[in-house]
Amino acid sequence: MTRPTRAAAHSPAPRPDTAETWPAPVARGPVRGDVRLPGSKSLTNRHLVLAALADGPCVLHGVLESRDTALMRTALTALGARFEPLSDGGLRVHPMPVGEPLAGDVAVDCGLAGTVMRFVPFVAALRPGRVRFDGDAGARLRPMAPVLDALRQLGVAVVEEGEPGRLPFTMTTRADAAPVAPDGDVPEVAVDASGSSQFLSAALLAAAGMPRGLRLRHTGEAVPSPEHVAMTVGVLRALEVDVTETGPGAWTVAPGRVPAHEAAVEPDLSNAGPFLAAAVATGGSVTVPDWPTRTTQIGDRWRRILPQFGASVALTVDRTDRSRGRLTVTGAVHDDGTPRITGAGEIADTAELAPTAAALALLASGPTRLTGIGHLRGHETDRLAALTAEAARLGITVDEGETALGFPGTDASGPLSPAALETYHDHRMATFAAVVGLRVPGTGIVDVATTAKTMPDFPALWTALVAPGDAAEETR
Ligand SMILES: O=C(O)C1=C[C@@H](OP(=O)(O)O)[C@@H](O)[C@H](O)C1
Ligand SMILES: C=C(OP(=O)(O)O)C(=O)O
Repeated sequence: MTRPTRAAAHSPAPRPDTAETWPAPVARGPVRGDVRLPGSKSLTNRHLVLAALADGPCVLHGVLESRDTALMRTALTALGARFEPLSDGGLRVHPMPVGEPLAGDVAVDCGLAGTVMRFVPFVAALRPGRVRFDGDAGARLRPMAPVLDALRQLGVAVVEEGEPGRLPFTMTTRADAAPVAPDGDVPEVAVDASGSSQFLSAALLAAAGMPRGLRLRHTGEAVPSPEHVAMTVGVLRALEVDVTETGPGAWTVAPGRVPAHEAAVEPDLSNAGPFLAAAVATGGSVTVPDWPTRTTQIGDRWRRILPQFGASVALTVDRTDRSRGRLTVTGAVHDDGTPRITGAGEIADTAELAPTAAALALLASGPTRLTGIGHLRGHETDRLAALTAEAARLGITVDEGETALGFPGTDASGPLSPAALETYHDHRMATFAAVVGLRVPGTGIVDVATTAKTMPDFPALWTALVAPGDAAEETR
């Protein structure tokens, strides 16, 4: 059987007939305003999993409604959890019957969600039965081998239907498999998480439902996006799950179900990126309210990244609730008031923030190098190839290395030329294009609806912030 390859998936042409091209709003001057962001995808999907594993009903506030979180809810429903929307906007979660056999075979659609394809198989292993996993065409290209290896180490049978170590696959958990059997030693799993931090987060989250707990060890090179593992450990601990880091890359999760709880999801600080970048790109000023003063979200790094492009950043802590504040980013301007975006030099390990940083790097006057991002080749698309290809449409040659991207800066390359930018079913390629479009009239975004993966309201929120007159016209 012929399977799509990464190269084929990323070739810039042909364009899909069905995907419409959205004219990216152009900033007519400095962008100014407040943007209230929906909940974090990463925190929402962790909380949905942990509420589904709890020992009683839970209530979640601020959950994100998006494609990735809908897929997670559908998957957990198929595994026996129940979700009940509350009149105040909260979500009551009735947990799944952990340990009880499934009533019949289950099919899980992962879409293109890394959190679904990596987290849910471990959750499925908590109920004896058979579960098949598949997803979008692009999902079949994303690495899954460490998940499948780990399941096998736990005594779960896994049959791949296509390429080894990829979706689709079917897993069969017997009643005597380690994740469900109450007796025996503490199960041990070794995972090579050098391709994605999600392999570790997945095992840690489900361990909270394992009757004997789990010992987990990372083997292999450095874990990319370690912030996301810290987020997992942070959420588990906040919910009273006993997780101990027993050494570098090694954790023990003690047995014991997650207690029934109530929890609130923080706003999505990664998706704050394009909105804050709008201030940098236009010499304007953008504020995000409810910015958590202590957080495990990688998006908190915008506070350090954006000043590298010349912006200033201020977090004003709320006097009545010191756990949050208002984050304001103000872009630099030249003496004549036009935006001044300096090259950032080197920025390492930007992980999922890289596409937005790349948009600013294209608009900046001087050079920027994004390093330590090789694992982004296994994201929604090969983001290094995609960013290089879309920069080429804009007339800019990016220096694409295996794990880094080098941007020349407009002093060396000259200005960007408008183009209809491809998004490769990748929400962050769409928001990348939106940031570029602020300063390059004529930029189009093919399939802007792909932002629904983590932010269905992106086109409306973006238009309201950067071209408020147009937003008013649209609603008239
Ligand atoms: O656990 C999570 O919620 C995530 C982990 C990261 O994955 P990788 O470690 O594969 O980069 C991140 O990029 C992704 O957007 C979300
Ligand atoms: C890599 C990402 O998503 P996923 O959770 O699908 O891995 C992302 O949102 O940038």
